[in-house]
Amino acid sequence: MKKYTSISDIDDLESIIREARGLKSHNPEYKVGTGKTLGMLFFNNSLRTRLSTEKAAKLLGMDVMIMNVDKDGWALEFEDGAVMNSDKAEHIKEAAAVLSQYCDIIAVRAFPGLKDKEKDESEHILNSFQKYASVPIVNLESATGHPLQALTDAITIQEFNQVERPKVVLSWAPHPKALPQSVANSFVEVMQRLDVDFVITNPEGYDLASHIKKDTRVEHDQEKAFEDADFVYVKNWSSYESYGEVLNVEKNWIVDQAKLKATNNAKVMHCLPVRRNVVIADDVLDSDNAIVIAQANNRTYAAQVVLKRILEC
Ligand SMILES: NCCC[C@H](NC(=O)CCC(=O)O)C(=O)O
Ligand SMILES: NC(=O)OP(=O)(O)O
Repeated sequence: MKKYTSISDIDDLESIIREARGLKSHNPEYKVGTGKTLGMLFFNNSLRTRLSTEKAAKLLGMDVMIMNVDKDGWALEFEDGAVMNSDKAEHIKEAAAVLSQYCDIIAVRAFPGLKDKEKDESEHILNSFQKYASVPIVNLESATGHPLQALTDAITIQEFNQVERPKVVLSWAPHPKALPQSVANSFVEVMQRLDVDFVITNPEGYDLASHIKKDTRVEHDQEKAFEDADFVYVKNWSSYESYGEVLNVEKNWIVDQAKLKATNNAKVMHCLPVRRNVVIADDVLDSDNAIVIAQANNRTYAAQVVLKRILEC
């Protein structure tokens, strides 16, 4: 694997899931990352991504350097030809080239601004690192995707699945803030490649981009979508159509035990952090239906298999 910036960088999904599950059950003695350094750059907050990826790198024998770019680094300029006489002190051309000398892999978290759809869809931060760094780039959640999370989710569904072809529902849920579509986008992309009965449910006005949804069924009636579901993946995202907006929604879309009644005693997933009693009710998060903690544990093995494959390339 030369890089991991999107789900499309995986060409053998089944085998990478198998390998990740193998790493989880048995960590190899041979450390493929010995003498190598992972640099992680955060433009946004993180708990899981930061710590699980650090843990994964260390399990492979790597050294890890972490920087909260916005807090500790120089403000970066990403525009080519910019006259840098304002607040930006360093251009990505120098920053990425310098970092490439210190690191064997550079991993970047950069959420969308959610104001300018075209700018966000151009993935200007992630792609600038790709353009100007000379080492592989890993996406730690970008403007349009969170592929490490989606690989984790695929591993988790395989691990918990008890039926031949599970019904998996991605359900939008309310949130007070405007959040990226990134987690939902990558989840959709990975589910489209698994042998599952996949349905997305969201209110009108919250349909994901058509180039992401493709021919996946979208059901605007949440109750109907939940019928016989084996997995319910809950996530808020801001509107794609009215880009970055939080729209008024008539019905309450929180996922609680009452709504799970129609399901096949569904396992409930969320990438975390989750706002209790807004997105998912306590009666679900504190029940055996919720598998969010086991899901978060798999972040380590998704990161480990990705870093391993990059190091072996
Ligand atoms: N990486 C996991 C989710 C990150 C982000 N959530 C958030 O920003 C939630 C913040 C809050 O609840 O205030 C998102 O939805 O993409
Ligand atoms: N799920 C996830 O990416 O969590 P963090 O935002 O805490 O890294």
